[in-house]
Amino acid sequence: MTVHLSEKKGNVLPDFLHLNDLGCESVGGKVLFATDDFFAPAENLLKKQRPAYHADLFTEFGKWRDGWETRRKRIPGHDWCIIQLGVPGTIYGFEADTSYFAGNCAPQISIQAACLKPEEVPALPARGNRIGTAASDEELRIVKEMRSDEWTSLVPISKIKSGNLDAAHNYFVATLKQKWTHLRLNIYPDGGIARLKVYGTMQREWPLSGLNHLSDLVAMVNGGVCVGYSDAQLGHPGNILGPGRAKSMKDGWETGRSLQRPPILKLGDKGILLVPGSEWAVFRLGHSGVITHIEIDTSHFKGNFPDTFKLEACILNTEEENEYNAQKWTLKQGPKWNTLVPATKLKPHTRHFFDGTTIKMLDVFTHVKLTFAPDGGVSRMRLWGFPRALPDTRK
Ligand SMILES: NC(=O)NC(NC(N)=O)C(=O)[O-]
Repeated sequence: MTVHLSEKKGNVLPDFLHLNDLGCESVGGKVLFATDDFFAPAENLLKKQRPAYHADLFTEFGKWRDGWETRRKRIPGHDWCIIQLGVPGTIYGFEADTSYFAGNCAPQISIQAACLKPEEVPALPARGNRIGTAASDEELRIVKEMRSDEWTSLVPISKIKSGNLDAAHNYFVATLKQKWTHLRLNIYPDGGIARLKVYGTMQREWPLSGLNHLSDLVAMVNGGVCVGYSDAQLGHPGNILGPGRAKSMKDGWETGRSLQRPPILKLGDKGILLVPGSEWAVFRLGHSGVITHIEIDTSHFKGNFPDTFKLEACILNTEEENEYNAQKWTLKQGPKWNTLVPATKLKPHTRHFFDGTTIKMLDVFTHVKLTFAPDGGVSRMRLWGFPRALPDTRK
């Protein structure tokens, strides 16, 4: 069953927006097939950056568009494409962003999903640059084997709103909580969409053989996810779990400047700024485990790195996490956080590493809270450790 939220209710955005984008090209999401890419290729759907618009930019095929745009159909049928998620996962919701698609927006869409084994995915030719083309007869023949028209429906045929400017976000809640590897996006009958965001949590298989290997327990690709935060004005905290090194400040978590800054700043005795207030984000690990090595990377944050950070951890079950989340983590009797790294000075544009000599508790945890003061930005957080089962008292 699927609920369609064609627009925000009041100013309340769907809860799933804080989850990871499982289809994003930055985590390995790929377009395997599209019926038509005439005006703009389907790969644009998976770009991380916000859609752009250039009033005077034209290609030899038509107006340049930052999205997927098919030709006006003069034959029966509708257009569709197949997306391979970057990492298999559970999907909680979708966003069809139609920014700048007005007059050429797809009027209706539907989304289907499948969980396929590698041998069930037929080898399709590499797509290359597809602008100006339609699927070849050979591609159509190969893709038919996937029987994608029979995949499970996550979003039934639904109208979407077109985006006159940079603000047409069509949200859909997905309620079937299973693991998916592939999506089929259908647009009816043709037209364009700027981005398809696939919000969910990644599901990594944790083989027993991996239990003695260090894994980044909070990495997005290992199922780590941000579940709450104080400020995401200039960059979402979930970004710091992303793959590889951050390419720019845009790929990190950045808060606005603290409103509690006094007119003249002073240093305390440990060289830490005496400014009230701090910013925080809570993350659920992809697997409960013991954290033995920590990296806090302020790369690209040169004039806006935080003065200090601290890292705490706790064990929470799903009900507890939901309860704290519903209260925006403001409950007085909040989780009992244990200090892993106490308030520690940070440097600009630097990778900071901590190991067992600094980390205060080598216990099993499920969640961590990264706090920095007074404000600023961090580009990556890596929490290397060993996946471990919860103690019997907390199962
Ligand atoms: N001005 C347009 O956008 N026209 C067409 N689209 C592109 N991209 O040129 C169209 O009619 O779909």
